Amino acid sequence: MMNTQNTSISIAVVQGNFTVGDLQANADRVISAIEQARAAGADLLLTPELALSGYPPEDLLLRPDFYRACARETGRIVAASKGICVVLGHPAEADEGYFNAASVIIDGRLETTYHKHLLPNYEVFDEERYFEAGLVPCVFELKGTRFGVTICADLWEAAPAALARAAGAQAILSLNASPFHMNKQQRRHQVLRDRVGENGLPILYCNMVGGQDELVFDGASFAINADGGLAYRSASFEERLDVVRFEDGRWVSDVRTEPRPLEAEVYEALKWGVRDYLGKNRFPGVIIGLSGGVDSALTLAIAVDALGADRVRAVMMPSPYTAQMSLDDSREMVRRLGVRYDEIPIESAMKVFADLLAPQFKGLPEDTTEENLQSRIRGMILMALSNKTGAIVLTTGNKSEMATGYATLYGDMAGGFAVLKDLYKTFVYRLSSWRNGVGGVIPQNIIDRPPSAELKPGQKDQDSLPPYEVLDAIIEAYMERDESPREIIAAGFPENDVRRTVAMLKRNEYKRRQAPVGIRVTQRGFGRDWRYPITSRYQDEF
Ligand SMILES: Nc1ncnc2c1ncn2[C@@H]1O[C@H](COP(=O)(O)OP(=O)(O)OC[C@H]2O[C@@H]([n+]3cccc(C(=O)O)c3)[C@H](O)[C@@H]2O)[C@@H](O)[C@H]1O
Ligand SMILES: Nc1ncnc2c1ncn2[C@@H]1O[C@H](COP(=O)(O)OP(=O)(O)OP(=O)(O)O)[C@@H](O)[C@H]1O
Ligand SMILES: NC(=O)CC[C@H](N)C(=O)O
Repeated sequence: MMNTQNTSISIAVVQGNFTVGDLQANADRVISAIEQARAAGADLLLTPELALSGYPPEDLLLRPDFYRACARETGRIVAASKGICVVLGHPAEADEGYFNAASVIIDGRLETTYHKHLLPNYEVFDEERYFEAGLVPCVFELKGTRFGVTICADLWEAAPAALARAAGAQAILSLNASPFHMNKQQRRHQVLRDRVGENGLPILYCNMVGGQDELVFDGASFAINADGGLAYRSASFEERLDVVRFEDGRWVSDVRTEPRPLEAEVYEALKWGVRDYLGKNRFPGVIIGLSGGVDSALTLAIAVDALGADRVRAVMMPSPYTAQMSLDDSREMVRRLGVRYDEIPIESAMKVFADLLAPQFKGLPEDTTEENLQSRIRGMILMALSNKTGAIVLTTGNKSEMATGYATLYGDMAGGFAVLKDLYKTFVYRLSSWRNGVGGVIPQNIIDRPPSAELKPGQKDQDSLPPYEVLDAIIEAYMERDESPREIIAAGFPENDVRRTVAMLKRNEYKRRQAPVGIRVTQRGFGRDWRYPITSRYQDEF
């Protein structure tokens, strides 16, 4: 092993927000980070995984022209790397196929390119669809120290780090695009501590930050020393360039950000999800149907925190079933937040539809059809405002509703982006209270009153659904942990509630397929990591 005594290597970690497909802008971002790193006296710049393309580029990775464009921009970065070493994440074409790659560029010259060994194909990841697996470790020398390179999932198993060590690595540089979900940071630290425990190599972990459709990357880059100690911890949900030194075989850094409470992390994830979805898709603003209920209230609070009040517009559309309390609370909330607010009563539209349909519905009793019409009238109004202004509609449905189909197709499901889609109703309350704790924007009455769709007189959610604490726990067990109804009942949940909840969950797959994309914050959301058949006769184990 090389002697690392008395060496000090300075590494700039760019925790950047890269945009999928914006190759030129991403390359420019890396080049500006190179300039910053040079100005800070750094020897090396470490980027996240696939920084050049953004993550995940999905089926762009099937296009040969995409790889050609990546190669052009990589060339530009190589030329801009005089006097410094850069470890750059990018998609790469080689003789053997397409790879998720990390190139080591030293003083303006491409030294070597590593190909990711372990291609994740679980949860939200589809890398086996796009890439060949690399087989060879990558170790390079800088100022007398030999660094091994790995890419994200490589470190979630033992082999790649062991190979790097066998090839002479004294420390590992890890490029990552590791999306957020609740408690993910603790999980990452544990996984990397396991690796350090196996082979004793200190690891520097650089993660991406920012929103990309349903994913949000939290950054929170970090370093672990050979003794398992955390030597560096960057802020989560911040674009940053931190300098970490490698001295006498150890990572050293002044950056040790304190972890935040779970609610704060989730709130940041939702804010970044909204801000980047709007920003990266270049929408001027958002429109939200404000009902006086907690879901639209929290959605509004997040939108204002993410975008600023001037890009957010709230519309209250009272019907004859809307309680005065709902109007009062909505008015109070928009007064606190300072957003544009309009009231558009829907009674006249309800009457027009009732009259139009009267001959067809003659002799038939009123049912959810009439309730859904109200929801659809509101959806139509919001979409008309969207068409006219270019702002998109944020839908307000939460995970409990997405699971049970408790939402109207082309009604309250009409819209462009679903902010709370992966938050259980119980967590909606928890997060609303937390947000009020750092500044009271949601009138307390909205949090305290029993939830109601207000689509018929005296309606309450709990008349048609199990209590939310029970419902959410059953959904989590069935949907996130793949437990069978038999196991859930054995854990103590009432059989009737389990049967109803599972039946609703399965029956409503068709609705979820038509639902807008929304931000994933749990370990399994109703998005890329939930791919159930709509047409299915599978009988669960009871
Ligand atoms: N497998 C399948 N594949 C394709 N399409 C299928 C289908 N099964 C039904 N459908 C279609 O879907 C229709 C039923 O769906 P939909 O029209 O949405 O109506 P539906 O699910 O019957 O009713 C909406 C439910 O959501 C509740 N809701 C509405 C609005 C807000 C809230 C809230 O508190 O947040 C709750 C409401 O109380 C009611 O229980 C059927 O009429 C049929 O056209
Ligand atoms: N009176 C209304 N004015 C404006 N929008 C409404 C109104 N009623 C419902 N909506 C829209 O439809 C969504 C679903 O509403 P609903 O009240 O039926 O269910 P909810 O899940 O309890 O939501 P919330 O907690 O926001 O009320 C609301 O979040 C809101 O965006
Ligand atoms: N991009 C990746 O390889 C990510 C895989 C890894 N399990 C993570 O979420 O951190």
